Amino acid sequence: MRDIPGPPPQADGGLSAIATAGGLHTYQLQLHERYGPVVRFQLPGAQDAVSVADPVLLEATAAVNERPDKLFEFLAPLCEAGNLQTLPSGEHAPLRRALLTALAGRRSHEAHFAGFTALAEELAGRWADHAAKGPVELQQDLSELSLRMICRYALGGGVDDPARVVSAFETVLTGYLGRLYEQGDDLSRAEQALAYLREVTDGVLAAGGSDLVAALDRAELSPARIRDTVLMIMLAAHHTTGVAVSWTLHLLAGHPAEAARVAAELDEVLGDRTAPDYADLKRLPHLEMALKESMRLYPPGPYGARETTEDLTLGDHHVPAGTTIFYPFWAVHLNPDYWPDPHAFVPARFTAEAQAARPRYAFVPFGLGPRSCEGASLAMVEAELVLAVLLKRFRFEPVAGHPVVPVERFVLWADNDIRMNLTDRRPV
Ligand code: HEM
Repeated sequence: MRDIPGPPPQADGGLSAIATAGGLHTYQLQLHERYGPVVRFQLPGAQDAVSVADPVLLEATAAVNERPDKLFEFLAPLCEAGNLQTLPSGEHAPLRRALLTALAGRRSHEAHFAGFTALAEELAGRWADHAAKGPVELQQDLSELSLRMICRYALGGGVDDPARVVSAFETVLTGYLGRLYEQGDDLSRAEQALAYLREVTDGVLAAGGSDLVAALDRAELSPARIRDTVLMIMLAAHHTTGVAVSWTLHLLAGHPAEAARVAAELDEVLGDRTAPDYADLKRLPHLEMALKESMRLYPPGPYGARETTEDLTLGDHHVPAGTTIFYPFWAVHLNPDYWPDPHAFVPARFTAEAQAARPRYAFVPFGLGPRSCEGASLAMVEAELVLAVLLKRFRFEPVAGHPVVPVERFVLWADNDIRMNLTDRRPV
């Protein structure tokens, strides 16, 4: 470990270094620029973490199947039967299998596609009514839409007040995450919000008829673990997908030539239709490339972490068992060795040929290995559908004077949301 380069340890556990850099991401970029692709550094919850920003070196970590307890402790209060993020691999494996059965089946995506489309069109209708009155707020509305979708898709029920649920998750995460960063210790708002989320979860469970709950039952998970999983899926599915779509709309609005390419593709494939069929998604490569390029530049989940259970070799470095491996997904996406002019928005980086020419883990918006995102394929279907419906119908124009500033709050939000003025693309 001592041979791994990194800054000298600080008495405050690295907090001030992160703050001075302007946040964890900027700190990561600075560390890797200065010390190379493998860096030892301090992080709240991990005194001696090793960050790996090279996709080829990431290969050596891809089989690691444990997460460090301390780093994810802030999520423990959300679970009643053991923190789902840090379950030992033996307990995690049956849960992962059940989740993939319910979330990753193509047939199931196809079967729910009409329901997803109805929800996306309902939002488009509301935005059309609102457009004359002023700008819309993308992240708020799109996170609510994703929440509605996951509740109908996997959880068997609707959700009465999605705005309140989205805001309750926000309060819970900022409350408990703040504790990790020693900011504020009054958890009463977070506790109240969590109590409300548990009520909503119980309501969703009582509605019954959920493919996901059926799969969790078949895996013989305890009732408490099933409840925890439903809550965690509501959390994991809504704001991630909501911000992925929002960042894509933001980037396309700032790149009119790319937006025109996507709009022309939609006009050609959809004709007069307002939404794609499931099979149409394959015929929208420019839309998919724009989404991937947006998740490269603004990965909704910018970090991950693992704990090694055996010694590892990372390039020239020896990493002993028990080490926290930090995954700076965002910095990996900006690694100039694999992404020339890394900050530029260039969807053509994701043609099939260009993707095949890059190492597998150069693009990791859903993480990697046995703890990667179980909702990845579902998220792609949802995001592409929503983008297709919205970009077929509207032209998006950023609100002048409203800055769009990324802020790391569990997922990668834009501070104060992303505001857009909409105009109808359809002929009147
Ligand atoms: C664009 C949307 C999404 C993005 C970018 C995203 C990203 C991620 C990332 C980066 C992780 C951590 C992976 C790692 O540690 O290697 C993760 C975990 C997870 N995600 Fe997603 N996610 C998205 C949507 C969803 C959806 C729709 C669901 C469920 C329906 C979901 C369920 C989960 C679950 C359950 C985990 C925990 C994985 C585990 O510990 O086994 N995610 N996601």
